[in-house]
Amino acid sequence: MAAGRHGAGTGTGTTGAPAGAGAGAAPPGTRAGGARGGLRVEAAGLTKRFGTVRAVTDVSFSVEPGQVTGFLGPNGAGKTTTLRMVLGLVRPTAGTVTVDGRPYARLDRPLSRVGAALDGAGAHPGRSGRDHLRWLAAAGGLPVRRCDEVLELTGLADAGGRKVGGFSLGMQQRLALAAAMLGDPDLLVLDEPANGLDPAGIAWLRGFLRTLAGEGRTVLVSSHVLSEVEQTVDRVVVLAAGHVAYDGVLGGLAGPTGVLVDSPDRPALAAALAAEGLGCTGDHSGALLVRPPEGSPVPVDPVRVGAAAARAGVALSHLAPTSQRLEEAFLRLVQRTEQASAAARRQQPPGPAPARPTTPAQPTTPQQPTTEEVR
Ligand SMILES: Nc1ncnc2c1ncn2[C@@H]1O[C@H](COP(=O)(O)OP(=O)(O)OP(=O)(O)O)[C@@H](O)[C@H]1O
Repeated sequence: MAAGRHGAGTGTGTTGAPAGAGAGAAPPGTRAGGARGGLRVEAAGLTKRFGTVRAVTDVSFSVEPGQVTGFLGPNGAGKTTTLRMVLGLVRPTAGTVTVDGRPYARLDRPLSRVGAALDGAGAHPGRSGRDHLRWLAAAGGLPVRRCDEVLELTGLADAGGRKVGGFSLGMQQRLALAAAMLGDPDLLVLDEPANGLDPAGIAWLRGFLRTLAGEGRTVLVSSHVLSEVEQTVDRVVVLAAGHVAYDGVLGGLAGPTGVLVDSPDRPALAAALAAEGLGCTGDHSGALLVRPPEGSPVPVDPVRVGAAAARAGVALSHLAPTSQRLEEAFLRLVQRTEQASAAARRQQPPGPAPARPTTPAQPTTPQQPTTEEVR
């Protein structure tokens, strides 16, 4: 796969002149001259259809510099399609997406500003990792010494001379990251970079991405597994069935707190809570979990739960506020969004993509059709 015009082609990182190229380059993993501003990404009303397939519908979000933003969603949610639209590799059916205020294709020196890893390393199996990077560097006009820097940065320094065909999945992911870092970019767009990494590799990736964000870069990283990114991200955009289901800090995903309550006489406690209109379910240990009503932002008041038990003369053995487990909240959110989307589709005959309700002033850049689109 070639380093394309946009430098963010399938499976390649970006190429281009790195920041600090020339004398006094920063050691691997650090920046010459300290932190540099990241690039803001803004998507407005992004919609993509492939024939009759609605991959992404009216997706709006922003990605801020100095943060790791998680792009979460189950298989087929539209993550890759959206990331490809960010990078100008797929033309939106409707809507716009800008990087630093303009479409990717209109960025000045895009190869040194944006790095991407979308489909793994994509390197020829007969080439060494180092040769693969050298080839990308040559295509992007980068100094060859940058190849060794990014090999070091991604923990591949010792394996750089080995053929990529013998690389483990985790090593291939690292090579893709190395390629993405070739241009020392301000924005990193990574599609499922944790795929194939073992727990130690995931921990390493976490530190790697946090360091990049700490340097002021913008990091957008997709995953379909919340736990993979839970400790890494500052905020998340959750996609489900091509729609944004949530956009905010991870903590907010769990919603308001409930109350975990227990009694030696659980049936009596359950009856007392029901009599007060406090719906509850059993948790894993069998205790009763009083949840806020679906969609309510108001936490359950533990005093109200205790009072309900007291009025019924039920002794309590436990009473404590509790948050919904994030993974559970994520799955429920995805499920609800998918169901709502399926219901909306059943009511709508297929037709041309709807016009966006609000059209930003940003003009759509004419782009070359991608192989994906002409297939
Ligand atoms: N080139 C294409 N032609 C037709 N349909 C496509 C194309 N690319 C994506 N799709 C469809 O668009 C939807 C979203 O796919 P996409 O790959 O963006 O999801 P994803 O969230 O990245 O999934 P995964 O986690 O499995 O990679 C899916 O239904 C997929 O089949």
